Amino acid sequence: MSDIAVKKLAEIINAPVEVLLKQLQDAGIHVNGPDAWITDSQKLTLLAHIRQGAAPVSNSGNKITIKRRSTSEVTLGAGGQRGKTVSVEVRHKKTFAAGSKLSDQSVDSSQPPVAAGARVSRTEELARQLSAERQARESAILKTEQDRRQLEAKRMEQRQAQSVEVVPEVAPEIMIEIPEKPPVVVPPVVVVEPVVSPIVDEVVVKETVVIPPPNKTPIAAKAVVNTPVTPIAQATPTVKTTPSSPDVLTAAVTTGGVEPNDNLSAKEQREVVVAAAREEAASALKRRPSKLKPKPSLAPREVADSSEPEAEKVAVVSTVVEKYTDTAPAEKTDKKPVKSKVAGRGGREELHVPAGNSNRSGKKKGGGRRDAFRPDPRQQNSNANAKHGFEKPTAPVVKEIEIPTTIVVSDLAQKLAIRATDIIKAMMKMGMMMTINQAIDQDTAILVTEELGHKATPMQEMDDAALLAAMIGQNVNGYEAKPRPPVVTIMGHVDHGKTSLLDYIRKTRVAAGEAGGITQHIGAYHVDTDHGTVTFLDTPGHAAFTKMRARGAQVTDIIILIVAADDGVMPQTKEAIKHAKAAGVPMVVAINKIDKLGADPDKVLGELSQNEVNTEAWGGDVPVVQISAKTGQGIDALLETLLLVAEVQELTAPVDAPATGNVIEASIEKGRGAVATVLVRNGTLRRGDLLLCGAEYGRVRAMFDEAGRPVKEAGPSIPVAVLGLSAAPEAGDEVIVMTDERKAREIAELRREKQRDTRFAAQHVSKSEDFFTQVKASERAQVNILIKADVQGSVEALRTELLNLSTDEVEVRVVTAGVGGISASDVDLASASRATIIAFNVRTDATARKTAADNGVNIRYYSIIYEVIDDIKSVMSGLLSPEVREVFVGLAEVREVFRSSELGQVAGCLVVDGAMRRSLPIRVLRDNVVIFNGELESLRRHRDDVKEVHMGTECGIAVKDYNDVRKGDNIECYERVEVARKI
Ligand SMILES: Nc1nc2c(ncn2[C@@H]2O[C@H](COP(=O)(O)OP(=O)(O)OP(=O)(O)O)[C@@H](O)[C@H]2O)c(=O)[nH]1
Repeated sequence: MSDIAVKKLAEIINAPVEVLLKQLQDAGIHVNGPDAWITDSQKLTLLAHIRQGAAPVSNSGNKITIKRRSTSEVTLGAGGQRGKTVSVEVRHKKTFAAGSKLSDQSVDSSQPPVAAGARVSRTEELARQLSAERQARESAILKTEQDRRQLEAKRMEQRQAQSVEVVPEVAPEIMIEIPEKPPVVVPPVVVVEPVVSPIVDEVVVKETVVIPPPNKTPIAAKAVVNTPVTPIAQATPTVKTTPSSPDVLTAAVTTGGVEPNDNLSAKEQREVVVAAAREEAASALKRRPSKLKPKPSLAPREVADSSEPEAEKVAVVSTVVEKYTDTAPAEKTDKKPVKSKVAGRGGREELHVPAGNSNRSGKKKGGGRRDAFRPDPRQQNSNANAKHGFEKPTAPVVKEIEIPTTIVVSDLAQKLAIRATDIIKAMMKMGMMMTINQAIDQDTAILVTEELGHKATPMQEMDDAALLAAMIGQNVNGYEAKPRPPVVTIMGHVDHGKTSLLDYIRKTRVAAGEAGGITQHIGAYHVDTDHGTVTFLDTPGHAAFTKMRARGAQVTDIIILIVAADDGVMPQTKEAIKHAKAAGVPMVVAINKIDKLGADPDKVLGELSQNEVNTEAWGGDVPVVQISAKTGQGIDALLETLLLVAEVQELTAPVDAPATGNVIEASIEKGRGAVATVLVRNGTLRRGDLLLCGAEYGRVRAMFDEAGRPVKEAGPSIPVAVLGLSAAPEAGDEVIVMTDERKAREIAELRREKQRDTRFAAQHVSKSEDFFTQVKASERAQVNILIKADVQGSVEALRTELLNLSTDEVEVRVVTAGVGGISASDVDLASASRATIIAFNVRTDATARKTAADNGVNIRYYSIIYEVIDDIKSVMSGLLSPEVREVFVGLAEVREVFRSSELGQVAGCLVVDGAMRRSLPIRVLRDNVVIFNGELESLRRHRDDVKEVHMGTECGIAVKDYNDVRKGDNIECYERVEVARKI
């Protein structure tokens, strides 16, 4: 029993406060008012006063009802940790009958009745009952606390027992599910309402737990609760489960009533319980074998499906459930399939990871311990079906690769699936120093590959020629071949009249417009004559154009070998003969300039015969026509002969087929891009066709004939200028119309790659040349040149000619060469490589001019190749060291030899030639053999030192450091002169 306020006591005994205050005053108890507190002894005094005949306190007159309520807190500790605080409220209600009988509503009816008339006995009875109440309350509290402790201990045992067995079945699924599910709430409010005990009217044990939101849809918790609270009397708890708000799971277990603790506000109570829950969670976390492993006791519970990832959630739920639930192992088994299904949804099964691997990674899912001790049949099955498992090779993997002509080290490493450094190391062992980006040749690559334990075979590279033949065959096959015009190439020595002949035939005057009067690049002309259509290729006669002539021979049907009647067979004539024979092309000899006075056609025929050209005139099969390109004499006969030869050849080609042909010339023109002169060999080339030209490709954007007129199509043997290619192809490249752009691109790229590889390989070879050769080369002076020309043919010619100028002392280096005008980047390159730019029939744009002026780059403009060569020769000459020559000055004959004390030996001489000069070197000759090289010590005439003594004059000569001059010797005086050299 405890102190109580007056007004509270009045409320309990159901009497007005004023009456009670008066009775207290009557009983001698002084209180200050309704709020004053009275002690137990004062209550007893009051009772004694009443017993002595005071009026009853009840206003009803015949009974008194006393209600008491007390609240206390019980802290439930666990393992030395701070325990939870549980509020316990005890309520009392007593009714005393005013008459002969005392009525106690809540007291057991079996208690003996008290005589109504005996005040003393009633008072004593009241006192006794109050005392019993106190004891009962204390024992109830004690009992509650003992029960809690017992329950806690029991729960600990259960947890320890379950932690070993339950973990593997449940934990993995929980760990998988957690991060992927949206937060959902499992919000049961569990209320346990025991029946009120007769003596302890109401015992309220309230526990409020705030749980973070779980991540699953709400699941009705079917917690089977065996009440842990056993009050004095038997209590039968019931459980209510109520979903709460989405973010809070509140589990309140109320025993004996639902009223909150009056002493604490709702917020305070919640805070207390949350704190307790957190403590519990922390302690639970520490008890678990791994922080990442969820509590095994979650397994059998449906609440566990919420799969809280955090220890706090797990601990709280387990606290709630374990405290009041005897976890049934059977339930764990029942839940397993459900969880497994959920896990599958969770995504782990969607990963392409073998079950075995998944099993291994199950460590973080809490399954590690189970894995360690016993196999999981499910996982065993999964392992059997595993498809993606990696198995470490147990033996060295021997690869079989194909090696192309050249291969870069990094590419080889990739093919062998090893590190490039391993290849470099292997090559170092073989005595080769390589870097990752260097290209190595096929043989070396095969050696290295075999050294590394792999197998290598030379790659059967796609034969470009075979591929082309196949493609051309594809284009042509199935189309009817029709007669086509002959392609005629005119070849001959310089100035023998090639262009003049063509000029006459075309009735134009092309030759007059050519720079320097010579043809510098190939021209293709399609000419309709009275005798039929003929396509002429006009090739330059200069030696520099050998390559172009070679190409001309390959694309032509007939060669006209033009020989000037007044000049005869010359070097380029012989070269043309070789090309014609090599290409197997029939020749027609045109002996030109027969109008000239010195013309001697018979001499020409003889010379041709000497060069294995068997002319018809000399009994052979090569037709010969005597012409004059100037007067037109014999031209018709020549054309007739040409067509006759063509007829014999039966030249035919399919007309309707997709076109194939050759690039005769290519250039880059401002505003037009790449322009290629294409001679169609088969089929018809049309605008819009997809062309593959060597390493370039593109659609025909526009076509022009030789007169610059746009044309829509070009048939066999017709030359056209084509626009639309990606870049200027190489002169002589095969041209083929394709339908598959992707394939065209692929082939073009492959060819470019090949060109690049060849270039790299060439560079590597040049780098790997003998060290001494390199040193020697570096000692040579260099003339660096950057060539830009209007057409590819001129570029080639210039490059070849200039490179051929190199000598042992001066080397000509072509930094780069290309077609098109001179750009700023050309100037930059020339500046960086200290090169002189040779601009051949091209000009410089304003920016490039300014850049050149700023950087001091020398740009020289030419339109005649001879001038280029002469200029470069003079530049090279300037770099040559001057030649030192000896120039004879005079000769003196020794007539007598004297001895002088001052000078030693002195030779008395007569100057027989030139003059003797004191400052110049001399040689002493005996029988015309040089016996001494030196200089004069003195040159005297009549005892006087003189600088010079001329022929016919006597003089005395003392030779420095030489005393063996004899009578009859000759002394020669000479001078060293430096003479500039020329290339
Ligand atoms: N008298 C005479 N002169 C000729 C004849 N043919 C050419 N010429 C002259 O010879 C010179 C060279 O003629 P081209 O036609 O330019 O000789 P080319 O062989 O084409 O010379 P390149 O283009 O340098 O290879 C010119 O001045 C012509 O006028 C001819 O039949 N008679």
